[in-house]
Amino acid sequence: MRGVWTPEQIRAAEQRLFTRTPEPAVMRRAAHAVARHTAQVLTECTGGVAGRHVTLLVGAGNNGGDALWAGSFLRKRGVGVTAVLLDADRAHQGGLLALRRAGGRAVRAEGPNPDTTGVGAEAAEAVQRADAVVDGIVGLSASGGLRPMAAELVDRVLMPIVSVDLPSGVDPVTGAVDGPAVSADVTVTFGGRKPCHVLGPGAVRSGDVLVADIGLDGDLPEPELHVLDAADVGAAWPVPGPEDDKYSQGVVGVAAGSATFPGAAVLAGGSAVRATSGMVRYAGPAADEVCRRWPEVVVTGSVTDAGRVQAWAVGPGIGTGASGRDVLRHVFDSGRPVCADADSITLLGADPTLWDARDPDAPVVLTPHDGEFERLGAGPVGTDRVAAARRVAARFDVVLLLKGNTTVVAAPDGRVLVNDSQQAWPATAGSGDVLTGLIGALLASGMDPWLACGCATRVHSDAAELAARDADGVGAPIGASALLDQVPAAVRAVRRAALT
Ligand SMILES: NC(=O)C1=CN([C@@H]2O[C@H](COP(=O)(O)OP(=O)(O)OC[C@H]3O[C@@H](n4cnc5c(N)ncnc54)[C@H](OP(=O)(O)O)[C@@H]3O)[C@@H](O)[C@H]2O)[C@@H](O)CC1
Ligand SMILES: Nc1ncnc2c1ncn2[C@@H]1O[C@H](COP(=O)(O)OP(=O)(O)O)[C@@H](O)[C@H]1O
Ligand SMILES: [K+]
Repeated sequence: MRGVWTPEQIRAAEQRLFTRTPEPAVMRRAAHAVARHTAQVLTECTGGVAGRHVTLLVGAGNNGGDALWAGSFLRKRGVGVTAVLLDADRAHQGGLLALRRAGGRAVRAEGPNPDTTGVGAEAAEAVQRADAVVDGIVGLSASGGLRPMAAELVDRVLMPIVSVDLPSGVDPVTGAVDGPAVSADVTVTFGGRKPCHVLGPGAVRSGDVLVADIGLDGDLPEPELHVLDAADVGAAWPVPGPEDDKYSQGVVGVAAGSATFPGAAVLAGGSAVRATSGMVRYAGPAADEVCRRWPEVVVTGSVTDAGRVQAWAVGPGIGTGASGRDVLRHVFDSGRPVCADADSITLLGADPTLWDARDPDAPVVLTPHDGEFERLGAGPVGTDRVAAARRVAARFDVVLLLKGNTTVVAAPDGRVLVNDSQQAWPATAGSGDVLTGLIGALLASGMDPWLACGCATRVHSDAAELAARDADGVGAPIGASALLDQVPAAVRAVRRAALT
């Protein structure tokens, strides 16, 4: 499991580090990593390092200081380096001196000879002829999008961008983008990932995130967020052992679909089948359709005569009327772990007395998209998706899985898992139904609900990627059935990662 730390946590750890290692030495360590990775980018793009040109975009703080020091190291490898200073009077003095001593030059962003946008001729030329650009505009102290001059320069960049610590213009805490922002090819960050590297647009704009060791390890507290690696998911995914039978691996009950929406039942039931070797029961009005597509599912017309299960997946396509309400009440009343999705969430929002049927000791997972989240009555999601998920998880004592390009899974005790997959192939109708079936199956196996959500989300997005892309990596739109068909391949891939 990889950790993610807030800027506040990183700063506090840095302060502890500075009691042992002087601040300038730490900055040079950080900058050295930036230089190393920039040299690598130059090699990949131009076939070499010496004789190439790098332009540094330098803001007013230590992020700019890192860039300037990195420039001085690149100079020593024969790279032509120009620093474009966005705020010349406040540029990091030590870094500037180091760059000049190494033979680099610095120009003001705004002059001389500015064009109609205010960008000086030297600065414009430096940006346009660079083989790579280092973004040291702003780091942990960022607020809001890029300011106009920075935005204008970034707009002109034609070659790869290496961002120092984070892509400038992105909110470090939420990953939100409110205005112009850098889209980096590579981000070199220090000590550990920050939320913006794994959340929302920030994750996409970070490009490849490389974590440089600056000596913070022992000073970092418990991470604010966690990201599961493929190997974590593979190690946790349930597979049958020699002593197992169809019951011992957990029986999952799927209460989904209706005469109007039989497809939801087929998708949720099918994904449960693909997720585990344990038994899948289906209870609801789409029993015939489910049985036709998935003959291994034990079907019945109603949750009241479904037989014993170890967990329920409930909600997709059950409707928001009286029959849906009865289904949800019955499932809650069973005292089993429940993954409640789609219509169940709408029902809970409209009639909070449904919570009364819940056994307080049985875990509940809610899996809303933004609209369903709002229907729960805890306000809109807003830009801080982690805070929103935590708020609702604590309020209802549930594991809250907030869907989207970045999926956030919050436990009632505040732990948060993030799936930072950046591809959007799962954004297709019915793919949420597949996710519900996966989570239900993992809950039935006895897995911790928070981990079950993280594992299901990872396999879900990997399956979508496998379904969408060919061997050359070229993607094409998929439907939820195609995603579902790739679940076994995705499980195999994470298990392979765990075994190697
Ligand atoms: N401590 C250390 O030794 C180490 C620190 N490290 C490095 O320090 C970085 C943090 O540095 P930092 O705290 O100096 O601030 P930083 O992020 O450079 O911002 C500077 C100023 O920019 C401005 N600004 C704000 N928003 C803006 C926007 N949207 N667009 C444009 N400008 C904007 C705002 O100033 P304002 O103009 O508002 O007065 C702000 O004060 C960190 O990310 C890492 O790279 C590493 O070297 C490891 C060791
Ligand atoms: N832009 C996106 N990028 C990646 N995944 C997405 C994106 N939009 C939606 N998803 C994922 O697709 C699934 C859609 O679920 P949901 O909205 O419940 O759809 P449905 O109700 O049609 O099944 C969720 O797993 C969600 O996280
Ligand atoms: K930056």
